[in-house]
Amino acid sequence: MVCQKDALVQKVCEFYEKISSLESLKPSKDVDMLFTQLVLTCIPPNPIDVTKLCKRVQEMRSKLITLCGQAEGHLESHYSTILGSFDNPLDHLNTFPYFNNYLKLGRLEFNILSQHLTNIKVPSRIAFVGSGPLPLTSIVLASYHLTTTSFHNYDIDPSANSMASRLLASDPDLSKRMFFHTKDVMDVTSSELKEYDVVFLAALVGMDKEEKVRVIDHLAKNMAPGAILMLRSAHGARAFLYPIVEPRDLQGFEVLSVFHPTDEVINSVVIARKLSVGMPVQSLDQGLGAHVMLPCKCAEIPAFNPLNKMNMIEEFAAEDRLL
Ligand SMILES: C[S@+](CC[C@H](N)C(=O)[O-])C[C@H]1O[C@@H](n2cnc3c(N)ncnc32)[C@H](O)[C@@H]1O
Repeated sequence: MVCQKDALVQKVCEFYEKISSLESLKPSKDVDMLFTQLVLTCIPPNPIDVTKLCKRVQEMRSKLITLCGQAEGHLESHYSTILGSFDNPLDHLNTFPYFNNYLKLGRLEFNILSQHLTNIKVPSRIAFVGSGPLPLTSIVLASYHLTTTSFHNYDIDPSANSMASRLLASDPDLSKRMFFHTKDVMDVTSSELKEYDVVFLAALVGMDKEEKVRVIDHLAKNMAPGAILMLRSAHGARAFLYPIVEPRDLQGFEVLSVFHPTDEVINSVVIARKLSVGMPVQSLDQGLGAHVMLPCKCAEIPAFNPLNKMNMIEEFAAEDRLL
């Protein structure tokens, strides 16, 4: 069993000790430095399977994910406040230090989604659950990729929604296509969820396995048959930062593909389709292999990661290892 003796696990445990003793997780020199170093430690491809770690390290991992989520929330609020002070906040999005990652993640998610939209060419209504004070995924998708789609953003936190909507108020297009709903995802009704062609679930909605599975089950019971669910997961050492979603967690959905980036985009992307009654249910024994996106499918998308061929090869290589 990989545990405290492993050099990477040891390093992550040391970061956890330092981060958990911080007085506040709000952006500051110390907080920024510790999280930057933690992220850089977890980014390189590593064969570690965090689900096989000993109990003590598993507990540390789940507390670390919670701390990372809280710090991310503070970081988003901080930058949303700064951006909200500009006349045209959307012209200054690159003030946010990770904006480039969102551009890459948005393009990746759009390309994966486009491959699997069978009945419709362009979704007319998308829900983003857990949009936060800085709803960058919805902004990137609405501005560059899905320029006629309406985005319904859900967040449990009213202050996140008021900060987020302030960012869009001065934009004549996005202010008419972005909507904000203050709700726990578990309270979003069937009649509401059935209206969406695609539902995105943020990585930090459902920070532990039980909560994530409860949210997925709620979506499985209430989304329209055939609708698409886009989720974010984590692979290798990146799973010290974000929760893992496994195909077996997606009861009621057919898992279409799982993509593990190897560049600075941290999250893996999982795409699944809500099963219709009578459709064969995916066998859990099939595992990941049958659902991992094949290199040839990626190559069919001409615009796929055009600026970074090296990274694309690495991504394919990462998938090859899984197959
Ligand atoms: C900080 S992240 C935001 C993601 C990011 N802005 C993006 O564009 O990908 C997670 C957000 O999920 C919200 N959240 C957590 N649990 C939720 C739930 N059960 N229902 C709705 N929103 C939730 C939190 O309030 C938080 O603002």
